[in-house]
Amino acid sequence: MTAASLDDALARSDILFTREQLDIEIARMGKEIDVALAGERPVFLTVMHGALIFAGQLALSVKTDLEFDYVHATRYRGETSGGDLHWLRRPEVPLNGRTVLLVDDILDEGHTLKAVRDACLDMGASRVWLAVLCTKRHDRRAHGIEADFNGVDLPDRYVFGYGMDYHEQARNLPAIHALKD
Ligand SMILES: O=P(O)(O)OC[C@H]1O[C@H](OP(=O)(O)OP(=O)(O)O)[C@H](O)[C@@H]1O
Ligand SMILES: Nc1nc2[nH]cnc2c(=O)[nH]1
Repeated sequence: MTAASLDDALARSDILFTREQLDIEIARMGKEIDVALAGERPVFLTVMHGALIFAGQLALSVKTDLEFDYVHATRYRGETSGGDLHWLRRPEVPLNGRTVLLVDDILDEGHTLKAVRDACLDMGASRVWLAVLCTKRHDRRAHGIEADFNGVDLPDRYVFGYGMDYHEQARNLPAIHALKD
C-alpha cells in the first residue's frame, strides 16, 4: 500500500535517542516548566499529529494544572520536506489573556510553530511558551522562533519515531531514528 518502505528506511537509519534517554529529558522539561509557569494555569496546546506521544508524556511530568486543547497544522503532509502550512483545526479554548504552552515534537525550520504561535497571539494569548521534544540544529531556522523548553538537539537529518512520521509510518517507534542520507 505505502510507496516508501519503512523497512528500507530503518535499514538506512540509526537511533539517535532511545526511549530511556528521552524519558530523562522529558522529566527534566516537566520540572523546568513547573518553575517557569509557577502560579499560572496554562493552556496546553498540542500540535497534532506529531506531538501526540511527547505531549502525553510531558503533561504527566508537569505538576502545574493544565487546560488541554489541540491544534492540527501540517506543512509536511507525510513528505520529507515542508511546503505551505495547512490548518486542519484551530484552538477551541478562548485564548484571550491566557498563557499558552505550545507543544510539538520537532522544531526544524520553524515555519509551523511560528505560524501557530502567531495565531495564538492573534487570538489574544498573553504569552506563548514553546516546548519541543527536539530541535534540529542548522542555519535554516525562520527568524524569531526558538524553543523555551527543549528535549534534545538533533543533527540536520530527517528523523522519525516518537511521534514523528516517515511517510505517515513509524510514529509509534519508541526512539528517535535518523536517516543516514
Ligand atoms: O519547523 P518546521 O520545518 O515547520 O517543521 C516542524 C513541523 O513538522 C512536523 O509536522 P508535519 O507537518 O510533518 O505534520 P505532523 O505533525 O502531522 O507530522 C512537526 O510535527 C512540526 O509541527
Ligand atoms: N518526521 C519528521 N517531521 C519533520 N518535520 C520537520 N522536520 C522533520 C523531520 O526531520 N522528521
